[in-house]
Amino acid sequence: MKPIQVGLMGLGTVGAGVFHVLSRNQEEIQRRAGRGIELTMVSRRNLDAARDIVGDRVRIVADAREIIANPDIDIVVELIGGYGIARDLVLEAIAAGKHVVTANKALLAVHGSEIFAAARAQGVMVAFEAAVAGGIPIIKALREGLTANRIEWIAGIINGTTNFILSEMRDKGLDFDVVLKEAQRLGYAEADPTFDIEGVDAAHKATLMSALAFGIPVQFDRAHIEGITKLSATDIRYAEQLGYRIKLLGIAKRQAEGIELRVHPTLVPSKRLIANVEGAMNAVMVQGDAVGTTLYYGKGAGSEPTASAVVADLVDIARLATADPDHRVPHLAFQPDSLASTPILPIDQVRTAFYLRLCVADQKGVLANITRILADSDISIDAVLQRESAEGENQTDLIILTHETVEGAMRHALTQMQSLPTVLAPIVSLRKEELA
Ligand SMILES: NC(=O)C1=CN([C@@H]2O[C@H](COP(=O)(O)OP(=O)(O)OC[C@H]3O[C@@H](n4cnc5c(N)ncnc54)[C@H](O)[C@@H]3O)[C@@H](O)[C@H]2O)C=CC1
Ligand SMILES: N[C@@H](CC=O)C(=O)O
Ligand code: NA
Repeated sequence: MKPIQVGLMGLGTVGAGVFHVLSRNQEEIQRRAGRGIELTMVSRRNLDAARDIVGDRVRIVADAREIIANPDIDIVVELIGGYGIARDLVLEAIAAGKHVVTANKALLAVHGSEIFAAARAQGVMVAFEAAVAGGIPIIKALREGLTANRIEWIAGIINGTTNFILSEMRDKGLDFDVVLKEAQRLGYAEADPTFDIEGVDAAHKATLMSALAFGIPVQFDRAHIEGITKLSATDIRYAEQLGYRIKLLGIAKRQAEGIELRVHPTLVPSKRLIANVEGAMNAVMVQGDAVGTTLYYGKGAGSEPTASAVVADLVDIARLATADPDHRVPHLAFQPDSLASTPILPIDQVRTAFYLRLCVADQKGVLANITRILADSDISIDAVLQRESAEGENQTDLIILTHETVEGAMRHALTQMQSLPTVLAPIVSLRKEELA
């Protein structure tokens, strides 16, 4: 069979990785795919910089649209990023009858419904393994390996930059800004790193996983998102003393009334494997009714780990491109006419346990008032820790772990506790998951 021809748009960190992996493993890849996979065109605005990476054997163009217009190109790989030009180019490539491979989770989480519908209408594939947890084959696991299961929940460390920041801050005592710069230097961070630290990138990925797991459309606008910028070293330390690590988790969970879709710093028991995932590594736990709990671990960011997923998608397309579109694996795991209208729940209806830190006056009756408010809101306490406050004399830090409750009840209780004159500073509240 004639080699499949690939055009690559965006020759940055991941694009260069794709070129290197495809070149290095060409022979092995061909034996797997059953035909050659040839990168014949790349687009980059700086032609000389592109030449330094790909040499003379690949045609370099400044305008990505030349790739789309070339009738010899079978697959277009989009590695530019963002929702702007990338959306236009992907839709144009689909309209031109090209299969598309992308690592762009932002694009698919926001415009996925439009893009998948366009691809179905044209009978082309849109593959995006690299978009969630980089090199970890989590899309493949959800879309193919776990199809027998009713999936109950997914919880993952799905942003390498923030996990790297949390690890380095805890282990080396480095400042947030210093570690973020290092993550950018290593090629982990998004072009706009606020997407990483504010939890947006993790929410893009959690949105995609929620669609694959529960057979619902991508609904990024319904995700609840909190990043790590407000997290303090004090809470990381107290969590450790209570036997927990704080991780930025992306969570998608089935409840009777709907789906929870949320990203936030989360206390996880230190003994769980996922609590010990450090640096830029990613890990995703998936709980299925038949298989039980499974864990997928590996590099979620970086040039070649991400390229590994892009090239695997190229192989999938090389193997399946000639199959009748109705018999290919569906883009979002479920058949498009079988998507459910199960709602994404508002955050008030989400159920989690909580970690609370209250800076209180060191006097009698304070704890009693707080526990009464929690009891009145039907929130039961799991553990209480009292520590001398670093903030000043005659005040103390009260750390409370609660059992699971509805978020709305906790918000009501927090308002009441905050209004007590003996509560001296804004209360810190973090969610806690046992992940058992
Ligand atoms: N870096 C990583 O570890 C991972 C990145 N991704 C995703 O992969 C995509 C690419 O990311 P990176 O390689 O890190 O970004 P990058 O910023 O290193 O590379 C993007 C490249 O696209 C080029 N570009 C911009 N506009 C263009 C246009 N109109 N035509 C052609 N080229 C254009 C830029 O000059 C740059 O060289 C993004 O969607 C990102 O979210 C996904 C997983 C991991
Ligand atoms: N910025 C992302 C890159 C991979 O998706 C991350 O840090 O995980
Ligand atoms: Na992946």
